Amino acid sequence: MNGPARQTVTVALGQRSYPVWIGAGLLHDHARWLAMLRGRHALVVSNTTVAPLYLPRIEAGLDGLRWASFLLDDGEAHKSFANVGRVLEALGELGATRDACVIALGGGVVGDLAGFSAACWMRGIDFIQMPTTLLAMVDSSVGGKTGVNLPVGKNLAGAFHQPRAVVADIDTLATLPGREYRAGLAEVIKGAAIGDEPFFAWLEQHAAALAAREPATVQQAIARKVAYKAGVVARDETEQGERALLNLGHTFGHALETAGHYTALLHGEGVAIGMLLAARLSERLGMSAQAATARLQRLLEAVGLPVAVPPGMDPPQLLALMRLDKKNTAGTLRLILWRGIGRAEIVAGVAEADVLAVLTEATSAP
Ligand SMILES: NC(=O)c1ccc[n+]([C@@H]2O[C@H](COP(=O)([O-])OP(=O)(O)OC[C@H]3O[C@@H](n4cnc5c(N)ncnc54)[C@H](O)[C@@H]3O)[C@@H](O)[C@H]2O)c1
Ligand SMILES: O=C(O)C(=O)C[C@@H](O)[C@H](O)[C@H](O)COP(=O)(O)O
Ligand SMILES: [Zn+2]
Repeated sequence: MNGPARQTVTVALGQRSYPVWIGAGLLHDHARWLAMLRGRHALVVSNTTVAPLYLPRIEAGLDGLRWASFLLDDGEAHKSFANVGRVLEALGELGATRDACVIALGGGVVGDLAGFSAACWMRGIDFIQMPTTLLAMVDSSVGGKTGVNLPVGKNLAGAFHQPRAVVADIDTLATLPGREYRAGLAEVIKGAAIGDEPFFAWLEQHAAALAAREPATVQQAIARKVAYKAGVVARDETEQGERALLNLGHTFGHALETAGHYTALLHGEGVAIGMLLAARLSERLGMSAQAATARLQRLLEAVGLPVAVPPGMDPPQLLALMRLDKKNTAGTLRLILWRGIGRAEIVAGVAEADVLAVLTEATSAP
């Protein structure tokens, strides 16, 4: 039986517009993505888990180029400045000129770090995203946010640098562990929760098929989320306004991830819990109804995502981490809250006492 037909979403940014190809067999479709390379040098950045699985699928396409690979150790802890330095050294050893291309083969960790390295080498060279996690397909490979973590917080060093193309080969999801797959669903649900109520209703109807990884449903969810994000990025590439909405759940989520030393929670899990905390804070501020929070929680639970803050987290420490969020201005918290499903808003000047109250309630025993 044939799988679903491939789909293309365009991120419309004038001369820097690029395609997001979504479908089966795309890594093997060498001619398609090779056409995006301008020069003769390519550095494939991947990691020690993904490269043995998927580097062979693209290697034949790289024949005839001067190329090398750089493999990170696996895990969020390796999305570091030190590793950017190592990738830049690898580009130097390759003799990469300004028309070289970095190819990011992996999840969001690889994509963010490889993209930032491409932004730095000779002040910016091309890169192609080849996402191999659901999260990277629906979110991190699209939109040009690249960067690394610092000891003081998540994603605090980075650059906006758009890829030349995104090659989302859904065949790679076959080997993705269940927990990682579910973490990706959090970023799908986030898009719908921010600004697309009909998509949210569709996700509710298809929760079982998504949890069972039914390929046509998964591909449709990817394409719909990517199209939503592409629209936001096209309107506000560098987060001067609307794009900040894509951070729903992230001020809480990044603090939870950092407090858990990047091992207790996956990024998508932090986002799932963070969205619920944002919904509860919205309720507390009189912006939204309890029914909306409950509906979000039901969908997160239906696809198997965590909805509770892990034990041992300290509310004042979480609040301190939230103060370093990039959306904050003039020393006050600026959060993404909502008025209900599909109606997220940027809210400045949120009182720390309200945030602390929500955190304290979420970390207290039931
Ligand atoms: N730039 C953005 O806009 C953006 C958006 C969302 C998230 N992010 C960032 O993305 C990162 C999270 O990305 P992620 O969830 O992809 O995590 P990840 O990159 O750590 O990948 C998750 C795990 O899956 C493994 N893996 C990847 N592909 C696989 C495959 N096909 N088969 C088997 N194993 C595979 C990886 O080795 C890793 O162990 C975070 O650093 C987050 O901050 C960035
Ligand atoms: O693309 C965006 O814009 C996002 O905010 C997407 C987020 O899902 C993603 O986690 C992003 O890396 C967060 O960026 P940050 O600027 O809040 O660190
Ligand atoms: Zn995210």
